[in-house]
Amino acid sequence: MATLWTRGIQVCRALPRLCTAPSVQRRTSVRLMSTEKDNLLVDVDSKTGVATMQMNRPPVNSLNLEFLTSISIALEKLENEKCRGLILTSDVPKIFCAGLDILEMYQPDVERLQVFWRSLQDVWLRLYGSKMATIAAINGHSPAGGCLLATCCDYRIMAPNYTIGLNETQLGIVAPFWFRDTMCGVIGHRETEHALTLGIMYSTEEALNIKLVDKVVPQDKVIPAAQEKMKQYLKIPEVARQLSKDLMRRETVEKLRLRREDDVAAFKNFAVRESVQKSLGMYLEMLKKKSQQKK
Ligand SMILES: CC/C=C\C/C=C\CCCC/C=C/C(=O)SCCNC(=O)CCNC(=O)[C@H](O)C(C)(C)COP(=O)(O)OP(=O)(O)OC[C@H]1O[C@@H](n2cnc3c(N)ncnc32)[C@H](O)[C@@H]1OP(=O)(O)O
Repeated sequence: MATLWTRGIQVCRALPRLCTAPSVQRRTSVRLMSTEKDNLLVDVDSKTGVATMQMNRPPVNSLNLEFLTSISIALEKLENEKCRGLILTSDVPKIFCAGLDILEMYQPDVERLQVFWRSLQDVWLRLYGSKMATIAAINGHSPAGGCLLATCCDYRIMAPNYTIGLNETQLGIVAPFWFRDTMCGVIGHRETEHALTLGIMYSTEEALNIKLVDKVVPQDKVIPAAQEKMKQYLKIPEVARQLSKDLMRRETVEKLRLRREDDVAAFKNFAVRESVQKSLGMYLEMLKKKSQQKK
């Protein structure tokens, strides 16, 4: 097992220039580092060309601007390095990813809010449009943006007793069209409409029933099962596999590519609404209360 070491990712607060290009040192092992501690751990198996990306931003792997930027840069590097497969998983116990960091959207700096949204678009374009075979090893809860990351992948394996879904409406916000399209591609129009309007969080077992996830295995088998499934993808002639994936996804990818700035504007205008801010504030308060009750 070789590890990719990517050093020197500097995420600047200064906008709009977010980061300098990370310098990659090819060694026996290379690790992707981010400024916010080691919040993204990427190992590449040099024999198979399969990368394992572990999200590690405690407590819940929420996606803030810096974290999204790290993920985006890592995906770009893996693609450039011609990695063949990617297993996306979490290093935080019981949480795959809690979705977008709500603090980015609550009482936001409007300039940063837009850069934040572009960075999420970047991650989506890179992950959904990846040439790599991608498998989500969902070893924890996966609401909203976490579900988006999982549904961007080609295949999903999940551990029991967690939840997954696009719960945006429960926060008083709306999943944009490319979240919808991604989910539609996995579970179809009717189930997506049902899921989005009600903001349903599915249990692992329910997710399997509606085929939101492909396979359920015990917690300690999630990554081994992903590695096993990856072998099947890698047996397929590379170009045929990549072109088939492209055939299925290109229109959806192009739709966002063509509308990126309109989408940023729609997000910004929506997020700054008083009613939306009120809903986000109440939701944050509810999360805080729940968290304090546990302590
Ligand atoms: C017209 C339309 C045009 C454009 C679009 C418009 C709108 C925008 C759409 C945006 C799409 C949004 C996508 C999203 O991803 S929104 C985020 C949704 N996420 C959630 O609802 C998850 C909330 N969290 C949870 O349910 C639980 O935390 C979770 C993940 C099940 C874990 O539970 P547990 O282990 O018990 O941990 P705690 O709840 O105690 O949480 C610990 C700690 O983390 C804080 N926290 C949790 N989630 C988030 C988050 N997403 N962002 C920020 N902070 C989070 C929580 O408050 C606790 O903090 P504390 O300081 O109190 O310890």
